Amino acid sequence: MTKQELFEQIKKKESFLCVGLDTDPNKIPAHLLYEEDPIFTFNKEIIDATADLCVAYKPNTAFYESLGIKGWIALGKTIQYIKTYYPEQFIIADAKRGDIGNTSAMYARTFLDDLNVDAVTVAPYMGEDSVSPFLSYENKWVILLALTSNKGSQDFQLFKNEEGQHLYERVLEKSQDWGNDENMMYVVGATQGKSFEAIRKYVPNHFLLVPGVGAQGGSLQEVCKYGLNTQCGLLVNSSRGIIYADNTIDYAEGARNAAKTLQLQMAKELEAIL
Ligand SMILES: O=C(O)c1cc(=O)[nH]c(=O)n1[C@@H]1O[C@H](COP(=O)(O)O)[C@@H](O)[C@H]1O
Repeated sequence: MTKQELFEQIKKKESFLCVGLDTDPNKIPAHLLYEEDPIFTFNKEIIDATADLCVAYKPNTAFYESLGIKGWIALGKTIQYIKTYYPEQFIIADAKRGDIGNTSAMYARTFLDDLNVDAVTVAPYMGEDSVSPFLSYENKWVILLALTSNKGSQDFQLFKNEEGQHLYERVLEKSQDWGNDENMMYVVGATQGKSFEAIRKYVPNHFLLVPGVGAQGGSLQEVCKYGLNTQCGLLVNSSRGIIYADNTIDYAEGARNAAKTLQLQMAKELEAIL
C-alpha cells in the first residue's frame, strides 16, 4: 500500500486507528477454547466488529510464535482473512526483527513475501545492512523503532552524544539515508508526549506508528497536538484496550465500542487537517 492510499483510507474512515491483535489464549473468553482454532475465531470476530473503524491491524507475532505451529497457522489465517475480506486494511507484522544482512533477508521474506503483510517492525540497532533487506520489496514498509513507549526507552534511546543529540534522533537522521517517507515509518510511543515535537523536526512527512494509548496510559490528544502532519502521519495503535474491553460472550461488541470511542476522538482531531 502506498502512503497516498493509506491517507485516502484515513480520510474516508475519519480514523487513524490501528487495532493490535495481541491475542492471548489466557485472556480470551473461555467459551472460545472449545473451538478448533480459538485464536483465529477470536481475531475474526474482532476484525469483523472493528474493520469499518480502523485503517490497520497489527498482530504482534510474539503472541502467535509462543504457541508454536498452531500459533503460526492462526497468524497466517488471520492475515489471509483480513486480505480477503478487508483488502483496504494496512497489515503490520509486529516482529521487531533485524540481524546480519543474509538473516534479515530471510526475515523480510517471511513477513513481506510469504505472509505478505504491508509492513514489519524492525530494530535499528544493527545498522544499515540489517534494515535494507526489508526495504527491497515494492510497496512494503519498514517501521523502525525510534522512541519506544516503555520505561526502558530511557536506557539507550535517550543517550546523548557530544553534540547533545539523542540516540533515537540519530536513528531518525541516519535511517533517512536508507529509506524515505514512502517506505519507512517510525515507532514512537504515545507515552512520549512532547517528544513528538522534536521528532517532527527530523521527520516532518513520515508516518509514525504510535502504540501506548489505552493500557499504557498515553494521551491521544497530546500525540495529535505534536504529531499530526498534513497527511495525518499517525497510526495510533491500541491492543488490550480494544480486544479485551469485554471478556464476556459479547467481547466483539465491547471491542467495537472501545474502537468507536477512539475513532470519534480521531475524527475530531482530523478536523484540524482535513
Ligand atoms: O512496536 C510496537 O508496536 C510497540 C512499540 C512500543 O514502543 N511499545 C509498544 O507497546 N509496542 C507494541 O504495541 C502494542 C501495545 O499494546 P497495548 O499496550 O495492549 O495497547 C504491543 O504489541 C507492543 O508490543
